Amino acid sequence: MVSHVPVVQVNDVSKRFIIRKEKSLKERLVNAGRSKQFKEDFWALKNVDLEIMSGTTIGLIGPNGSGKSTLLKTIGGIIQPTSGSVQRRGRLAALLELGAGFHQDLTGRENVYLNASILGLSRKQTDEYFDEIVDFSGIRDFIDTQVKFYSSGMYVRLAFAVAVHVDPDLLLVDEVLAVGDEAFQRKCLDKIRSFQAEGRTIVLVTHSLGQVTELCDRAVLLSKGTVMFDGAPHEAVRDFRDILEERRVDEAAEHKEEVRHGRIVDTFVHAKGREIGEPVQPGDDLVVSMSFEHDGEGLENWMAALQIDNVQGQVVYGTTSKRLGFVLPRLRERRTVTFTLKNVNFGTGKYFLNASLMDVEGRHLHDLPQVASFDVPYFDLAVGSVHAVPEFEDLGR
Ligand SMILES: Nc1ncnc2c1ncn2[C@@H]1O[C@H](COP(=O)(O)OP(=O)(O)OP(=O)(O)O)[C@@H](O)[C@H]1O
Repeated sequence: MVSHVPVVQVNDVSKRFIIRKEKSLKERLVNAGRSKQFKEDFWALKNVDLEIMSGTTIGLIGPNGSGKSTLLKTIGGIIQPTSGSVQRRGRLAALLELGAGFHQDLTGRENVYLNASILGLSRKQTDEYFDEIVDFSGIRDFIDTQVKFYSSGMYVRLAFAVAVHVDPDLLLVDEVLAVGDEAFQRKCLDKIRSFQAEGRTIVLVTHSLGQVTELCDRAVLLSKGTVMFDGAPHEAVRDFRDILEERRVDEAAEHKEEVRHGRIVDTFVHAKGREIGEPVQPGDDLVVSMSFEHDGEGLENWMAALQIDNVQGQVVYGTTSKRLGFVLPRLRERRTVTFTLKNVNFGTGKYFLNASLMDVEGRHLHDLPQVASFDVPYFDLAVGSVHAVPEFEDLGR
């Protein structure tokens, strides 16, 4: 239901923040009275142009500090651009960082009414939706508690529930979904999918590259406040990885010569006895293979490390060759190691493998984040990152 009506038009937007340069209290005291000299302009967004058509889902991706949240807030009218303009049509609902939007001293119930009225709903309309909102949030027992006593997960549940029940044309979501538990995240993703089917427009900031390729029709890659790519999600993800890799090379250049020449050259993951790409079943042995290379004079004292993340970017498993008691010989030319994780029982979902070459002090010499992934099939008896077959007994009274 993508139409040719722009819901958002961002025209040549730049955003400047003023940052103070001095770091310590001492420096501040020494520089008192000369404060102007020690303030610096920082451009969080530089000449950003973006047209978002009705009915599309756009992912904003990019390294930390690249300007994603600033752009989202600018689209939402929460911050004003320093130059350029933003035009928006229709009703907006925004789920920005935790803490924004709710008043800490008010109860959940009061915040629902306040929020809904800010988003344009009358009291009567909110009365009609109220039960649905509370049911969706799943926190009915706490609805009359002040939100300052909420956990971050409870907070997001309520904020998301309000945002999706005010009939928005445009929904802005900033990473907050990662806070809820998996069951709630699924519920949110289902809701986002039904919003898509209804032709609503969604802009989301996410670090979950899986979410970008699964949910979005288009992705915008930001780096240092500039749009580096705007187009197909899988291409944006590929370019993003290139940027991370370039950064790594720059950072590595600051390391010693020997470090600069060491790298991971090949990594794959599969269940033993199954092909790469085939789903991993509970009870399988998971084989992770990594090849390393060093084209300098070699690297002493190194270790291989793996980490497995779920789609929300949470670490579910990690180990290193050092933890397993292996002292690897000097790394020269190519060397391949494998980790076999016996009898894994991951819960349903997609998992990403991060591979690292580290020195024995634990410094990362080369990382390949999300270099490979595997899927664990749907299990209808439970949710979560751990697979366990549940047995149930009703023991009566
Ligand atoms: N109010 C502010 N005052 C000064 N600098 C700010 C302010 N808000 C953001 N910045 C700076 O602007 C840059 C972009 O921040 P932004 O939060 O948009 O990045 P991001 O891409 O969302 O990052 P992350 O992935 O870490 O959430 C950062 O360097 C940040 O420190």
